[in-house]
Amino acid sequence: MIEIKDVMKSFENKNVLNHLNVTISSGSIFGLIGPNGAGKSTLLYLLNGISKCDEGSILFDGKDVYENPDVKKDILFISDDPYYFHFATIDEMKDFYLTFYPQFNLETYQHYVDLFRLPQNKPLKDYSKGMKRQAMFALALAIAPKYLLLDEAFDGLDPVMRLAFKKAINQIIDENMTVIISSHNLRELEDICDSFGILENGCMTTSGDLYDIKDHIHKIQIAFKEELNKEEFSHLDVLSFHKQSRVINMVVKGDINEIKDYLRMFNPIMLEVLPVNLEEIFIYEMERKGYGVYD
Ligand SMILES: Nc1ncnc2c1ncn2[C@@H]1O[C@H](COP(=O)(O)OP(=O)(O)OP(=O)(O)O)[C@@H](O)[C@H]1O
Repeated sequence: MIEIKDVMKSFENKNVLNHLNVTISSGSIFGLIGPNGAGKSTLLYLLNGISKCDEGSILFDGKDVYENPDVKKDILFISDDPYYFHFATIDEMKDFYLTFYPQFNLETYQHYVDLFRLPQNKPLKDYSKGMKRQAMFALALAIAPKYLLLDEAFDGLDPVMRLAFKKAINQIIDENMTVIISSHNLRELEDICDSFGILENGCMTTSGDLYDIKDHIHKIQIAFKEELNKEEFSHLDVLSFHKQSRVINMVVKGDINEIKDYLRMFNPIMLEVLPVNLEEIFIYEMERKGYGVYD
């Protein structure tokens, strides 16, 4: 279990993380999302024990991660700009990681090197961006660390490789492995994550089990005989509201049966509930906060 407790981090007097509290259960694949500059990479660097919280703590199974080799040996972090020795080949990187991770599985390594068709004698600096990612994934899958942290995980990967990577993660994940993935590609994240958190203004504004949250946010299309305004629905937790004459499209948080009961009091002539996806949840949450430009 990872516990992020009341974490503060600022740069140049600007609070990037502000009393951040999140718990991530063991065995979960947690999607870390948020607008540009929200602090996702900053949080991943803190989780990796590279940088230090100004206040608060980050505990892995109860132990503080910062400069703690006992905890850090169980963590593998793939940043959005993976680091390699300048002239190293993937095999040389494999030898390097072998010394740090005794559980390194050579068979798994070779399987993914072959699957991704990675040239083993070419320096990694001469790989394409996507190939560099694949190389890191081959190494990560062979290590199967207890905690895998991925920044902008799908960046640079073609659709076939994304699928291969998602399949591979699903194959190796168990209750002893926890994965945190930051990405702006929410459709990809939705396929792979079982929980997620939206980082915004230094805090986690929405977090938890993906299915529970999806079960609690509803896209509703409703039509009435006469025109109704948003104010009529002030009893509901409305995230988004768009009206076209007598037809209203709204996104509402809460128990769907209670929402429907409430809406039926207005005698709708049509009421339909549609599922929401992670991308929509993110957009609606941001829309409510006035982030970005919307119609
Ligand atoms: N070393 C640093 N020095 C000064 N400011 C920093 C430093 N690292 C991060 N920041 C600032 O912290 C904020 C959060 O940056 P961060 O890279 O964590 O965001 P992010 O959510 O990963 O963004 P993106 O989605 O755009 O990659 C930004 O305003 C950034 O400029």
